[in-house]
Amino acid sequence: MSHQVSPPSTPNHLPTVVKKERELSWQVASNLFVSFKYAWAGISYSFKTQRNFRIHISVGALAIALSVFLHLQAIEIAIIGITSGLVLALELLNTAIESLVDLTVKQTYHDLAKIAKDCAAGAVLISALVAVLVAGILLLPPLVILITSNL
Ligand SMILES: Nc1ncnc2c1ncn2[C@@H]1O[C@H](COP(=O)(O)OP(=O)(O)OP(=O)(O)O)[C@@H](O)[C@H]1O
Repeated sequence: MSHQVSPPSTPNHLPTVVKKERELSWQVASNLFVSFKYAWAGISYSFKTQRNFRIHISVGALAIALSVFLHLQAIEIAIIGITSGLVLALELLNTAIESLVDLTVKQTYHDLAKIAKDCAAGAVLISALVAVLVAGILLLPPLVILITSNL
């Protein structure tokens, strides 16, 4: 007796699936300029509502300004910029996950909601600790030299 086997999915099926998934979106950005506008709206929302985001922007800007003031090498300034940017990007993702969790479970307690929010917050914390470590390693030695040479 022979069994009929359904054909494996081919790359031809992919565009249909992708198209259907995008159809679930309430609105799709029509062009690159509009995409930037929505991205800026997300950054602006986080800045207005998330105290931690404002703190991270301030600390990151301070670290970059200090590294320029202390005449660090370009590669060192770039490393401080990358680590600071990573913290901000993860803070935005944390805000996105918080919103999705709140949208899904509203004001009810759920263990999975707690895991999602706690892990997202943990990711921000790890990136912030790494940024502080990197900034400390690169900024402290020239800062100490500057301070001691002026005593
Ligand atoms: N629906 C929920 N179910 C279970 N636990 C929740 C839920 N909502 C929040 N929590 C718990 O409360 C904590 C704080 O929630 P909140 O929404 O303020 O997230 P947060 O990451 O601390 O926010 P922020 O990054 O702004 O400080 C979460 O980390 C989680 O442990």
